[in-house]
Amino acid sequence: MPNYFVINNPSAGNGVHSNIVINIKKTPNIAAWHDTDYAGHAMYLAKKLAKTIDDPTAVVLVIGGDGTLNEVLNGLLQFKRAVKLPIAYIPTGSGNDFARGINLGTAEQAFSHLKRVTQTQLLNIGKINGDAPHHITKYFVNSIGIGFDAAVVAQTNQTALKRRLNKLGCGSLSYLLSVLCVFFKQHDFQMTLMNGEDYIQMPHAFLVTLTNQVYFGGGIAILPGADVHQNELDMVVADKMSFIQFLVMFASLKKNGGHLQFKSVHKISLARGAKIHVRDIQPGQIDGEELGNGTFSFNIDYQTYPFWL
Ligand SMILES: Nc1ncnc2c1ncn2[C@@H]1O[C@H](COP(=O)(O)OP(=O)(O)OP(=O)(O)O)[C@@H](O)[C@H]1O
Repeated sequence: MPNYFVINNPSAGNGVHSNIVINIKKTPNIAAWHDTDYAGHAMYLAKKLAKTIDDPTAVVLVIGGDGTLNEVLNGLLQFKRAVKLPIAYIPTGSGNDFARGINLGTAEQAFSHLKRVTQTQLLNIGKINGDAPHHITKYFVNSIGIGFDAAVVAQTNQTALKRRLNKLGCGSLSYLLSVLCVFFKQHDFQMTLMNGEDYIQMPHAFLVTLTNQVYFGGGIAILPGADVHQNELDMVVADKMSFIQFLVMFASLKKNGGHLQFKSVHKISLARGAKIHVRDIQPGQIDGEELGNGTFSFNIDYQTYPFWL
């Protein structure tokens, strides 16, 4: 039986999952419980756990959305350990793309499932390392986006509408409204990619997403067939298109991944160490959280991490 070291974001999903959190608290094998108090706190707590835990049965149980999961993963990987601390997860966010991608279900379903888990499994995570927008190494479970999807994340986070729609259980609708609003504001930009031996230049990129799994943006299937159990990473690039083309593409995107057949949408399998460069100032997102605005220049890699799922 594992000992759970919990990191819970009480503000995830605007707190609509507080009942399940009360139930989880009753789990007997909880060794420590930490509620996050501010953005970035989960990363700090996770790093501290990675530094201090020597319990061989320890599992870090994350309760929150994709942003909290991302922070915990990055915090844990900031401290080098001989044996990595496995991550368990209960999705209480608004988008919950990671949970959707691995069919974890609702917070209640994930909690029942957790009681039946007996061993860790290695899942793929993405990694970027570079000079811009900051000199950083960052890991992600779902995606990193530059351009349109990142602008949608920024727009969604800034609007009070997200909070209201989340309260009504319509978190995905807030993403959708932002998508339409941002379409008219977002310009195309040049992206270059060194992918193994291939030098790829996209002069009119509009959306650039490195994706580790099927979903982004709260349930939009950007790359059907992608799977965190596979040790690989893909990039989806969409060129700027007319609004009508965009609506048609978006409709098929929502339906079954037919968007990948469009001439203006490109899927690229990424080689380890691929290098991306975006010279224009663009917004970025990582697992649905804002990465800031800037130019982008980084290497892309992937590796596995143990999950208690
Ligand atoms: N106590 C807190 N108060 C306010 N924000 C917090 C707090 N704790 C963590 N955060 C921040 O809340 C943000 C959102 O969290 P998270 O992504 O887990 O939930 P979500 O946005 O509702 O879900 P999803 O990303 O799945 O849509 C994160 O950037 C995190 O750093």
